[in-house]
Amino acid sequence: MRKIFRYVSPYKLSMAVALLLMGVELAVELIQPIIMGIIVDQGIEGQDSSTIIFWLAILLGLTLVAFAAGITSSYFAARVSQGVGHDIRKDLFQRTQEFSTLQMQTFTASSLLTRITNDVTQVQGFLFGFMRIMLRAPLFIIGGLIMSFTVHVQLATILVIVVPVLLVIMLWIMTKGIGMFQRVQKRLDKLNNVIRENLLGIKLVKAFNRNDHEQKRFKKENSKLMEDNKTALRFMELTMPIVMLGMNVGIVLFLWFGYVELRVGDAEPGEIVSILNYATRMMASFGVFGFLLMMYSRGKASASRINEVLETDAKDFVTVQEPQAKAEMNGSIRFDQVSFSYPNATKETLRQLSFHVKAGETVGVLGETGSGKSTFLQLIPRLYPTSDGKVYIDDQWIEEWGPGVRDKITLVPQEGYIFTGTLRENIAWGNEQASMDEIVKAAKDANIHDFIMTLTDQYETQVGQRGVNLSGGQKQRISIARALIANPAILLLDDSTSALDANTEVHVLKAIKERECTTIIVAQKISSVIDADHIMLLQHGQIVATGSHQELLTNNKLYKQIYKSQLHEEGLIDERY
Ligand SMILES: Nc1ncnc2c1ncn2[C@@H]1O[C@H](COP(=O)(O)OP(=O)(O)OP(=O)(O)O)[C@@H](O)[C@H]1O
Repeated sequence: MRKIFRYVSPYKLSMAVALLLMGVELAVELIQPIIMGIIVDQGIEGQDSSTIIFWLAILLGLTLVAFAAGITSSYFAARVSQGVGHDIRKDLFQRTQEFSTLQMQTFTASSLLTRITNDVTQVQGFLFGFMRIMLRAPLFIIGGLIMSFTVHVQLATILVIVVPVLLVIMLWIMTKGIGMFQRVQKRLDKLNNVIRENLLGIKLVKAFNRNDHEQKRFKKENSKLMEDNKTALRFMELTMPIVMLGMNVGIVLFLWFGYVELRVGDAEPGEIVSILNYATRMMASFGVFGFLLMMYSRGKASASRINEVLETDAKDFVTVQEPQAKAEMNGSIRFDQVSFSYPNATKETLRQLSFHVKAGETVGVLGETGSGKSTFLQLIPRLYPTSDGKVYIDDQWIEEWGPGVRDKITLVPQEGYIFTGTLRENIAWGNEQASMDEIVKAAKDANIHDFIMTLTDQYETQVGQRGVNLSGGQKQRISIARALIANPAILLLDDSTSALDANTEVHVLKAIKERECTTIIVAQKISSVIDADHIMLLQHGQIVATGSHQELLTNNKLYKQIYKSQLHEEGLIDERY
C-alpha cells in the first residue's frame, strides 16, 4: 500500500486540505461531549436557562462548522482519490503495452483487465475512506480517551482497559482478512475469464448449443466467488458483535463506578454524561472498524496486485539498451540456427531454422497444423525472442534494431481483427498519416474497395467491436489493407487469405506482389503460395524442403502428395499448374 501512496504526491495539497478539514470535524466531535457536560452541570443542575441557551448556540455553531468542513473535506478527498485512480490506470495500461507477448500470456488479459478496472476502484475507495473515516475513527478513539481523562481520571481508566483489548482483536481480524480478500480478487479474475471467453465465442456457443455447459462453467465460478466473498465478509462481520460486547461491558462497568463516584461526591453528573458520550461515540468509531478493515484489506489486496504489474520489468523491445534502429529497411531476412520453445513446453516448437530471404522476395510456408508456422512468423517482428540462434533483418541482428523494427514489418493474423470505429479508421489504423487516396489504394489492393462502395456510408461505415457486422473474408481483407497502408518492407501473412475465394485471393496476392515488399505467406493451400519465389515446407518445427513450386513438385514426395490431394479433392489449384 505504501507504494501506492507515491501516486498521492501530485495531490499533496488537496490531501492536506482534506485531512486538515477532517481534523476540524474531529475537533468538533471531541469538544461536543464536554459542552454537553457543562450544559448538564451548569445549565440543567443549576437551572440556568441563559447558560443552556448560550452553550446550545455554541453547540449548534460548532455543528455547522463541522458540517461545512465535512463537505469540503469530501470534495478534496474525492479529487485526490479520483486523480490517483486515473494516474494508476494510465501507468498500468502503459505497462501492459510494454509487456512482451510472453508476459501478456503469463498475466492473462482478463487478469490485467480486472487489475486496471476493479483493483484500481478498490484502491480509490480505500484512499477516499482513508482521508474521510479511516484516520478519523482511530484518532477519535485516542482523542476521546485523552479527553475523558481531562474530565475524570478514575472513570476514564475503565475505558483504557477495554480499548486496547478491542484494538488487538481488530488487528488480528485485519491480518486474516487481507488474505481472504486477496483470494476474492483472484476468484474475480477467474470469473472474468469465463465471461470474456463466453462473450468472445458466443456464436460458437450458440452454434454448438453449448449454453448449458457455459452456464455451468459460469455458475461454478460465480458460486466460488460468492462463497469466498461470504467467508471474507462473515469473518469481517465478527468485528461488530465483538466491539458491541467489549464496549457494552465497558459502559456497564463505567455506569456502576460512575454511580459509586457520584454517591460519594467524587464526580458530577455532567462528567458522567461527557464520558458516557465519549464512550458511545468511541463505540460508533469501533463499529465502523469492520467496514474500514474490509476496505483496507481489499485495498491492500488490490494494491499488491497493481504493484505486481507495475513492478514487473516490461520485457518487450522497449527494454533494449540503446537501440541502433536504422531509418530504412530493405527487407532481407536471415535465420541462423534459430530454435524456439514456449515457456513450460516439453519440446522445442522450432528447431535450428536457417534460411535467407532476399529483399523483395515472396516466400510461402506450408506445413501441417501445429508444425510451427505461426510461431516462426512471430519471431520475425520479434514478438517472441529466440531461445537459440539469431534472426537478422538487413543483416543486422534483430535485438539491435530496437522497437523501430516493427515500423516496417507488418503481420496480418488469420482472424482479421476489427476495432470499433469506421472502415476508414480501421484501415488508417496502420498509418495515421495516410491520405484518403492511400486508404483507397490499400483497400483496392486488398480487394475490399468495391464492397465498401456498396455501403451507404462507404468508408465512413461504422463497424461494431471485432467487426461483428463483417464477414470473415471481409475482415481479413480490411486487415490486409491495414497492413498495406503501413508500406511495410516485410509483410507477414498468417493464413490471412484463408477465408477468401480463389479469384479474390489471386487478385489480392497479385496486388501485394506488385508492391515489391518482402512477403512471407503462411498458408494451408498450395494455391496461396504457388507463385512464391520459394516455398518452405515445415514439419515438426523443422524445414524439411525448400524450392519453387515446380522444384518441389519434381523433388519432394510430401509436397507432391499435398498438391495432388488439394488438386483432386478440392479443385483448389488452377489447371495451369
Ligand atoms: N502461445 C503459445 N504458448 C504455448 N504453446 C504454443 C503457443 N502457441 C502455439 N503453441 C504450440 O506451438 C506449436 C506450434 O504452434 P503454431 O501455432 O506455430 O503452429 P501452426 O503451424 O501455425 O499451426 P496452424 O496451422 O494450426 O495454425 C503447437 O504445438 C502449439 O501447441
